[in-house]
Amino acid sequence: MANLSSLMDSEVLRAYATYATIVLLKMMLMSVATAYFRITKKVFANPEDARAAAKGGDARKLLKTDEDVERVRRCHLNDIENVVPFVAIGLIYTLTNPDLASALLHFRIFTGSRLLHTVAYLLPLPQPSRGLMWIIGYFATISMAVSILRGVLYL
Ligand SMILES: N[C@@H](CCC(=O)N[C@@H](CS)C(=O)NCC(=O)O)C(=O)O
Repeated sequence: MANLSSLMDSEVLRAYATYATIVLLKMMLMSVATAYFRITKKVFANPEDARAAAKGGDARKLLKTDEDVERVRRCHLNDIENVVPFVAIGLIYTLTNPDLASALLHFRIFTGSRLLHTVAYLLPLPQPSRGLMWIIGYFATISMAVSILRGVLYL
């Protein structure tokens, strides 16, 4: 059975592992950003969190929504909607042994577009900047899916 280190001799798999890890870490960073805004703006979703932050004061005042927190949460949700399909479809695509240049192009376009999508969402930049970044990343994943189906279609 092939061990992991020999699997990683494949340059396409190494490229996939690199870019998948970057976008997953970027997605995980959105949790930290949400926590940062919650703590600095004292905005909580759970009574026990509000009570801990209120330190004996009126916890009910801290149970509210805030536009900055909600914006980061929407950005995080959008990452989940897009990064999870990229990671799944990207892995299958990698297993179809595409050429390195095409694979790198897909991975880089997706990763770049998601980083810029976050910038556009959090600043925020005027539309259509965010919409454009979203659609570019979306079609990078669709393009890998089409390539998989063209190569291995077995109904
Ligand atoms: N779930 C998304 C589906 C469409 C989408 O992802 N649109 C992009 C470009 S406009 C986006 O950034 N949507 C904002 C969001 O998901 O919060 C939505 O509700 O908007």
